[in-house]
Amino acid sequence: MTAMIIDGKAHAAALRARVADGVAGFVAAAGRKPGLAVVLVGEDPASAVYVRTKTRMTAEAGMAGFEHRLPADTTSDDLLALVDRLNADDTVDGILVQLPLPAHIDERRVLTRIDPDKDVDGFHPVNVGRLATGLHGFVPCTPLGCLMLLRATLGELSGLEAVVVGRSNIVGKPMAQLLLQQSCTVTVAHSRTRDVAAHVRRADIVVAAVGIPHFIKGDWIKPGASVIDVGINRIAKEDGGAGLVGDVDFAGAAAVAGAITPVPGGVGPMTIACLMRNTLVAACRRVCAAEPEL
Ligand SMILES: Nc1nc(=O)c2c([nH]1)NC[C@@H]1CN(c3ccc(C(=O)N[C@@H](CCC(=O)O)C(=O)O)cc3)C=[N+]21
Ligand SMILES: [Mg+2]
Repeated sequence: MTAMIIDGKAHAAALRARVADGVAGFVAAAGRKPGLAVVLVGEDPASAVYVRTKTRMTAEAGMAGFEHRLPADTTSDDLLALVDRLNADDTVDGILVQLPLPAHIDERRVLTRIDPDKDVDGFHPVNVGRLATGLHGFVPCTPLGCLMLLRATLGELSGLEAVVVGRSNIVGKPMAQLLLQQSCTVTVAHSRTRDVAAHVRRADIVVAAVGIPHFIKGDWIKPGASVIDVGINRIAKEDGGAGLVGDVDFAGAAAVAGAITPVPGGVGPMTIACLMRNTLVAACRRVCAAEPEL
């Protein structure tokens, strides 16, 4: 058996096109563009690349992008003051503070300062609580993108066994909430789980978000299962260059899975497309306009 490769790049392009249509409608109704502010502190080269991609795609979707680059020695108070200004700025519908922040900045304090209704990352505790209780809020972009890929691949998820490997606030926990909302039977495995392989072997859906290259082995995968690989691990290749690999042994898993996301070209592009989606939704909610189906 050879798995169907889930084309995250194509799904993301289709979502961005739907968002661009919704943006055009918003502009016609509201007389302004939805606005996304992205804040980058310091010069981590990988973060700088993501921020540039986000800004480019914001413009391509017809939205206004506001990039704020602050030096690595920015104080917590300066960053909080910027967040306050963005919260108060009516042209800003979505705010994203790029993580990780430098060690001297209190990340929790910054994330909880963002107006929950502009929190397009869905990291604010208010949005975490909304997701857990089934209220309308903002869902973190990476798990939302994973769910969209699963729905496009499998349709109805009700009753399926899902194993999420990883329990981070950014991916594992919200992913488990989303799958539960879809009536999956959800297991969250993590670094203290005694036999991760045994849990993965039962799963119809595997979401791998551990941050360890090729942690999930091909012979753990149940034949026909759907495998979503959230890992983005930069590793040195034999030729001296840098390669990007996921948390799943792709070749091994693709031989038994029903469907699998590649790295790159799987979850990553969906993350950014979902950020565009959340920004449009935030703008629509802020002007009390009808919310588009995305
Ligand atoms: N507040 C905040 N929100 C985030 O959503 C956030 C963040 N901080 N910090 C960093 C991580 C990482 N992240 C990615 C987004 C897209 C790709 C992506 O498009 N990846 C491409 C490959 C890119 C490459 O080649 O490096 C792919 O998987 O095909 C990857 C990673 C968002 N993050
Ligand atoms: Mg990601």
